[in-house]
Amino acid sequence: MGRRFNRVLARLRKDFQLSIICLMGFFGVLGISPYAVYRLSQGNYAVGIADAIIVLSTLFAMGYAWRTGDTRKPGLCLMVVASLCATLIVIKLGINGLFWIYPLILLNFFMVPPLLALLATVAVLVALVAYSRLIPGTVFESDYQMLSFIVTAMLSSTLSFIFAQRASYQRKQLQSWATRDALTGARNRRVMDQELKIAVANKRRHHISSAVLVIDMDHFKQVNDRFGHAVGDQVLVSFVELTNRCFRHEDRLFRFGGEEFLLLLCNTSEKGLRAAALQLQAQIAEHLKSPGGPVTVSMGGAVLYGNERWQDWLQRADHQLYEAKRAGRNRIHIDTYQVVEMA
Ligand SMILES: Nc1nc2c(ncn2[C@@H]2O[C@H](COP(=O)(O)OP(=O)(O)OP(=O)(O)O)[C@@H](O)[C@H]2O)c(=O)[nH]1
Repeated sequence: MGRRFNRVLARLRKDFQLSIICLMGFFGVLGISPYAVYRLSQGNYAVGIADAIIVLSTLFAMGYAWRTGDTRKPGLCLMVVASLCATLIVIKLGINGLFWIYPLILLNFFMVPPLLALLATVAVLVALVAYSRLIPGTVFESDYQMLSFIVTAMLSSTLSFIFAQRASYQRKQLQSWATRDALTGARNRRVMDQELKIAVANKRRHHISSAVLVIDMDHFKQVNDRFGHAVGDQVLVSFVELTNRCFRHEDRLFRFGGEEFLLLLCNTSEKGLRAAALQLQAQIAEHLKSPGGPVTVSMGGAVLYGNERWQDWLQRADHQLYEAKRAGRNRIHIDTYQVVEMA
């Protein structure tokens, strides 16, 4: 029981969006359901049903997000349901309902991207103002009250928008720092281990074969020694740009060590791996240069076997790289001990 509770807490701590949806679920039940019961008992069915819909949809969103791990769709659904129901509640309750618009503004900024949340808030305000104009005497008690409400609601939305934009930018930046190599922008070693594990799981569950290509610059020390570290850095950056241009969106390039990279090719057979390696080699021969002339690379590749551990898969590719270096560099060795050499 205690361990289960700790697991739940750990998951909530790790997934911010899920924790917000769950918080809304609890708040929906504890904070809004008494209102739903009260309104229904008073015969105010429209508002009571709107409250009940909010409660049920937050519970449904919470369950869906918890089961699937997808927080985007439940977030969007909650935003739409809460905005529509809050509008209806304000129309029915007038000034007493207006207070609910402020938590709604915050909720939307927690649930969906900032621009969408801002648009949802503006849509709610427009709907309320339009309704009060169409049927005078409803929603607002005076024009002054309406104006005060619009100004305060827009101010709250704009400040929330700025805050949410800033938080989103900082989150992306943190994510990039945690997953990308600072010099080249290639993914880092930490993400590489995770992605290799995912590839192994995909092979076991769905029989999707993946391949890796370990790539190492040839005689890179000489580039540094002759032209300086900054030039060496630039060669590494150019290599990553070139490789990213060459491959499919779903393929992943990781910086494995100093001048060593790993390319993970999804859904790729040995034939595909060989073709990809040759294509990369041709592109490098044409475009990758240092002031001393063309820069070459050696490559070792391996296709994942069924039931293989990712460490063994990587080791096979690494061993092929070692063989390519030993055979004279600027070569591709794939783990069937067939050698494809540059003419
Ligand atoms: N400029 C630059 N150089 C780096 C970086 N990381 C590693 N290196 C250099 O890469 C070089 C690797 O040297 P070695 O391991 O001897 O390999 P090599 O000279 O490429 O020789 P082979 O791999 O055997 O062909 C070293 O000089 C490292 O300082 C980096 O981020 N920037």
